[in-house]
Amino acid sequence: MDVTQDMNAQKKWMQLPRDVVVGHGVIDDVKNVCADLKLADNALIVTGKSTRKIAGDIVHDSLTDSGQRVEMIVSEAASMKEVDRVRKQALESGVEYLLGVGSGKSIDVAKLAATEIEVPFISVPTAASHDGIVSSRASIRDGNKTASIQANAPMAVIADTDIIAEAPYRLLASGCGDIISNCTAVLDWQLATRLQNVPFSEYAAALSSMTAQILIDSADTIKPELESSVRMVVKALVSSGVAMSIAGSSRPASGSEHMFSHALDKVAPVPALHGEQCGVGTILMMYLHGGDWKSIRDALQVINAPVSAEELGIEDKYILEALVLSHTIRPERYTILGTGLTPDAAEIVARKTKVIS
Ligand SMILES: NC(=O)C1=CN([C@@H]2O[C@H](COP(=O)(O)OP(=O)(O)OC[C@H]3O[C@@H](n4cnc5c(N)ncnc54)[C@H](O)[C@@H]3O)[C@@H](O)[C@H]2O)C=CC1
Ligand SMILES: O=C(CO)COP(=O)(O)O
Ligand SMILES: [Zn+2]
Repeated sequence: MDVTQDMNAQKKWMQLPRDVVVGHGVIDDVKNVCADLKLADNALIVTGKSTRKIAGDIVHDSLTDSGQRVEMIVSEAASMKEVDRVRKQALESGVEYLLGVGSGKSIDVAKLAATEIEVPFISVPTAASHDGIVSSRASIRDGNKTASIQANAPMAVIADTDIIAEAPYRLLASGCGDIISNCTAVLDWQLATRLQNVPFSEYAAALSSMTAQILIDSADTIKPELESSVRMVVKALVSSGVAMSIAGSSRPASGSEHMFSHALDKVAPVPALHGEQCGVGTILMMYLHGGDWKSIRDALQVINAPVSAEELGIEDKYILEALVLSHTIRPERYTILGTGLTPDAAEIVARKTKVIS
């Protein structure tokens, strides 16, 4: 390797949000954040049908009152078709920036559309259901496949704890499952580094593990309708997002437990929430790692997040099918699943961890 190649190998480009505003009533700060980012006019808000009433209209009116031209588009599905629709409207109107106001789907659609037309994107989550509210990844369905696509990180994240505390508690508990899943994601990453010398970031891994551990240690403080709980979870989601930005991939926050969740999304007739499935996946994968799966299960139970097939609302047979399928989801990402579980091994791990009974 010559010197130039060696220097290029060392190059690191991390994209992080510039403004992260978390707290009671901070939805009213959207206009201030825009002023800080010098986004003065011509916004497009992507929101959901119900989240429009919860937050979309507030953001629209507040930006309009501050003298901006603002358009709004209601989008219910995180699909390529929706990304195209948003991109088209944004280009026709010559918008300066996009805002995703709502849950995971609205944020992903706005994030990817903004990336494609190279304009800034602001994330205004109404729920803390997973770390996609902060990260540079967008999960988008194309036909019958869902792809996790690299996008630009939000320029700003504005998380109003008052609004998020009013969201169904299930969404917050799901966010906790997504954070706790960092435990096995990092173990998988370390394993892949030892076996395959994949690029590894000590800083990203340490931040990701520490974030999960803080939440596990504070599990008994996570309660419905408490803004302090929301604040704790949002801060953890921000940390997870930062860990992914440092790594330049979702490795610190997505390992075998996420592959299990992605597999469930494929096989279950009605999948549960992303973070709920990842939480149960973490119990299963921690067992395979020979780690302390019981403390993962305990923490999820204290939070009141699902720990079994029954609590996920998914039949046992789909859990077993997903377990056997998991290693095929992202073959380039080596994990504890190795070349896969046999059906009888899948049944043993699911029974031993009480995921099925
Ligand atoms: N970009 C990424 O890295 C990631 C993206 N995803 C994607 O995100 C999507 C799932 O996101 P979720 O937020 O879990 O679900 P979701 O976007 O389907 O929203 C769940 C429900 O919560 C409702 N909701 C949201 N805020 C509310 C509030 N304040 N009050 C009342 N109801 C409220 C929504 O209207 C919706 O019906 C999927 O498309 C998934 O693939 C999942 C994980 C990571
Ligand atoms: O959900 C994520 C991290 O929590 C993103 O991971 P994926 O790369 O598996 O979509
Ligand atoms: Zn996740």
